[in-house]
Amino acid sequence: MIAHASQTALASTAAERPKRILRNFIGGKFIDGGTPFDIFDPATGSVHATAYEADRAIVDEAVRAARKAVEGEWGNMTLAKRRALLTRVADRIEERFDEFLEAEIADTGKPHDLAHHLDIPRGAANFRVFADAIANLSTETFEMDTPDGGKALNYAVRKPLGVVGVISPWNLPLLLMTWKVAPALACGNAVIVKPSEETPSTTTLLGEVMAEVGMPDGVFNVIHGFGPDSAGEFLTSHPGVRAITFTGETRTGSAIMKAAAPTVKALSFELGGKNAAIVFADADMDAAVAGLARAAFLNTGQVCLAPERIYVERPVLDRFVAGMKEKAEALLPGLPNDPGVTLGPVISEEHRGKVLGYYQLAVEEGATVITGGGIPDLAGDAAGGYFVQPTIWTGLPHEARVCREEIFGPACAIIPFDTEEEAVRMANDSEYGLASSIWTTNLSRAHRVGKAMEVGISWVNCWFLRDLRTPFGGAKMSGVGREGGEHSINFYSEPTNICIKL
Ligand SMILES: NC(=O)C1=CN([C@@H]2O[C@H](COP(=O)(O)OP(=O)(O)OC[C@H]3O[C@@H](n4cnc5c(N)ncnc54)[C@H](O)[C@@H]3O)[C@@H](O)[C@H]2O)C=CC1
Ligand SMILES: O=C(O)/C=C/C=C(\O)C(=O)O
Repeated sequence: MIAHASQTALASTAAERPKRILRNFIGGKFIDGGTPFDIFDPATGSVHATAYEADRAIVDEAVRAARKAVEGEWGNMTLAKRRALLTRVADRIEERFDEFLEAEIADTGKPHDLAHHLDIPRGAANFRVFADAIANLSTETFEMDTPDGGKALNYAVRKPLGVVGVISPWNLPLLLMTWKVAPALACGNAVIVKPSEETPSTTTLLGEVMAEVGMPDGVFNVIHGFGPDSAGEFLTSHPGVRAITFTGETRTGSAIMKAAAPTVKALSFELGGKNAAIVFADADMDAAVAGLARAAFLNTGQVCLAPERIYVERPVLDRFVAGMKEKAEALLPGLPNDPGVTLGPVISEEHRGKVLGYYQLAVEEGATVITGGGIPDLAGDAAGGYFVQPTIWTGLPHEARVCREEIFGPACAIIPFDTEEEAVRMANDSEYGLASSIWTTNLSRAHRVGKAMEVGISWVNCWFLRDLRTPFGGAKMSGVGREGGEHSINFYSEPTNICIKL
């Protein structure tokens, strides 16, 4: 196979904008091979890149390269040197900030300001946080009495798992991929990343960064492609891969679990949600409106933590609905780099069809459409983009499908309640359990309701406030396990207990 130093080599094409070429990155090099497929810019609907789908032989090669890294220089590297390399990756993401920004925006169409303040900085922060986390860990020690009246000492040593498969989604591509890659590398594993087929650019760019900072060959590998019968499935079923970490849809998690079962891999899943927010009448109403409008519409609602069901205590319902309507209508859809744009497209034509299907269903289920419900009227290049209007419904019964199924778009149903017990019961009445957001000025209630939520993370008077040391993941069908701080380290490593007879 031919190796390339850079993935940013540009194809000569007839289009006015040169296309980015995204090759598979294996053993420290971009390699030829694979079947080309188009990557679309969702803000315009045009093709902006070509990626190469990895076949089974390419995935095998990636696993061999990763294994070699774990058994070689990387596996024997001092912790200090490993940490220095991770820090250097963070530095280099910051030095190449504009390139990461441009690549993320091209793949997702998200507003420049959002990618600038959230996605790219978190990409760098993930490496810094886990370079630190790995330095400050202890393991357990137990002294025991032995049957002969003597003593034995038990202590655990932490070891990497080996080769870890990372399957990442399209909504926060760099952020969510590095959230898994950084702790996996901090623990001394080698990774093979299969980014979403819709957003492969920043992962590929990270391959360049890994080579630039001197990461040993094979520590970080990228394979492109799809899920079933493609790179995703070849990776999740591969006997040489010891663990799979995945963020995405619950049904996909289930398929991955099946594929991983015959080789009994460790699994960490962050899956779908149908998150509830609860607004009590004693809440700071301006803060609740501002906080939940941001929560419902940030990233065009394509955040797994976004509240799609908002329960509001009846006396403040009208005021809350009016406030949310005003915020939704103040959002400006358009091209990512146009001044003042605050709402991007959804990721694909197919996903827009899904979101619009729910807009239609809401009406059939009896919703009053407070605002939105369709496609915004946009001119110029944005007319070809996959935009939808931010949408708010009232009048839907809590049991409606629109209130139970994950939409993953800029839409929420607002439902009144009369008692705390009723609000908690409705919020918990879901097969999902990822996140909740509770708004109240009553401290006792904040603690009580925060704890009563059947979720992985319960925010009070805030949303998506992230301390990267804390446990992060989902309850019920929203996930398996927790990542974050020590929880990530525990997943990406395994202890060997050593028992010494004294
Ligand atoms: N962060 C989240 O919670 C996300 C949730 N979603 C939800 O999922 C829905 C479908 O979106 P998709 O992009 O299709 O999400 P998905 O969950 O199918 O895809 C996420 C990743 O999994 C891979 N994948 C899919 N099937 C696989 C398989 N059988 N084996 C191995 N890898 C596989 C994909 O190639 C991609 O890299 C969305 O409409 C949204 O509701 C989508 C993306 C992110
Ligand atoms: O902050 C994080 O680590 C994750 C945020 C968002 C998601 O996990 C998601 O949208 O999938």
